[in-house]
Amino acid sequence: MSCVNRLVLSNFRNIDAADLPLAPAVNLFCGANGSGKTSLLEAVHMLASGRSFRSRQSQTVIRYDAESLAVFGRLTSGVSLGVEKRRDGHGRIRINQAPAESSSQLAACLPLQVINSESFAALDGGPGVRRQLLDWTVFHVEHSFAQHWKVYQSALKQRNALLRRGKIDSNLLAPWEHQLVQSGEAVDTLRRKVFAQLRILFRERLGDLPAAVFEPLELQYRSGWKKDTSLAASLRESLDGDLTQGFTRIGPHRADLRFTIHGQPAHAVLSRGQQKMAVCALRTAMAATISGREKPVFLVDDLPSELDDENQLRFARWVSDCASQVLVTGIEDQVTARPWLSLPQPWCEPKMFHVEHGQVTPATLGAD
Ligand SMILES: Nc1ncnc2c1ncn2[C@@H]1O[C@H](COP(=O)(O)OP(=O)(O)OP(=O)(O)O)[C@@H](O)[C@H]1O
Repeated sequence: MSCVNRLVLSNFRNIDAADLPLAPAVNLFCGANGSGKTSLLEAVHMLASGRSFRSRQSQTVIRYDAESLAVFGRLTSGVSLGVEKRRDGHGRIRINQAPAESSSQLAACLPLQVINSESFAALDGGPGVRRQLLDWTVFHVEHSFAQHWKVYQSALKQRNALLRRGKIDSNLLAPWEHQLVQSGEAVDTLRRKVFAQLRILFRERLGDLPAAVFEPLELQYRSGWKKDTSLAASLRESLDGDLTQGFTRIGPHRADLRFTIHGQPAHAVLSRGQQKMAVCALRTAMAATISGREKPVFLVDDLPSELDDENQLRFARWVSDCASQVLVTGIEDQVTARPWLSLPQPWCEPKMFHVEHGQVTPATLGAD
């Protein structure tokens, strides 16, 4: 179980420098709009993935007058992570001071869950977002998944390149299709296995919510090709259409999770607050699914928005059951701290930081 016990950043958005000793359970960052609270969560996200959750271009994250940004984190596991981004687009990722090969190595050291205004996309966004959520869970539970997925994507790229040329030379297509089927079936098997567990844990959390609304909320997995047909047969069946379109229209790259209520998309039925609770149930169920191996750190941007007191408390309880640590932002100290105070130790002793114009300072709760 890892959490971040020291977070150091420089030239990260409006924060020129910060060196923060974090608490093992709850850390609260409070301050006015634009003070830099979300930037702190963004920095932890960069440490765990090599990228921001707000911007694809790291240049926008580097402090205006600086040439580079750096984030460093020491984990309770003893591992240290470092990410540096330069304005010219270059950067460095280090794990225990040694260069890392890929950002997925960061993700393996520091599993992370983010809940912010973007999280609603799990319900109302495209299938890609939901596929990523499922794959995050599978990646952390089944270590062979990453390799099968990589092989699948490379075979898919080759098949699509042949389709775009409009040639069906079966000798050319066959080796890639063979690889596609082998790796694709493996990806699907692992997804199904992990999904079964995820669905149970998701429904368990829904059981804490008003039954009239949440009892009929269904979560289903769609493999990305015709039910009860093998991937090989489905690929054969779709070849003519694939050739016309110039890409592979079926397969695990089209997998999806469906949230429905009485057959309707959940986002079309649930209120905004109910949607947020469904997303929180899903995110904490994902964390609980992997928690036999690792417990993730939760980053929660502005918990109170859309949630009443009772739901904030439910969420805090779910998090305390499955997370190693949580970093929460809020405007007001008391409101931000309230959901955590009735939980068992150590969750009921949040560490408070005040954020003001990019300056982050430890504060005492109740000493406003
Ligand atoms: N590259 C940058 N260099 C310097 N300042 C930046 C840069 N990018 C954004 N900013 C500023 O840094 C601040 C970042 O604020 P952040 O989004 O972290 O605020 P917040 O405290 O979460 O606010 P809110 O409560 O409104 O969500 C903003 O004031 C923004 O204008």
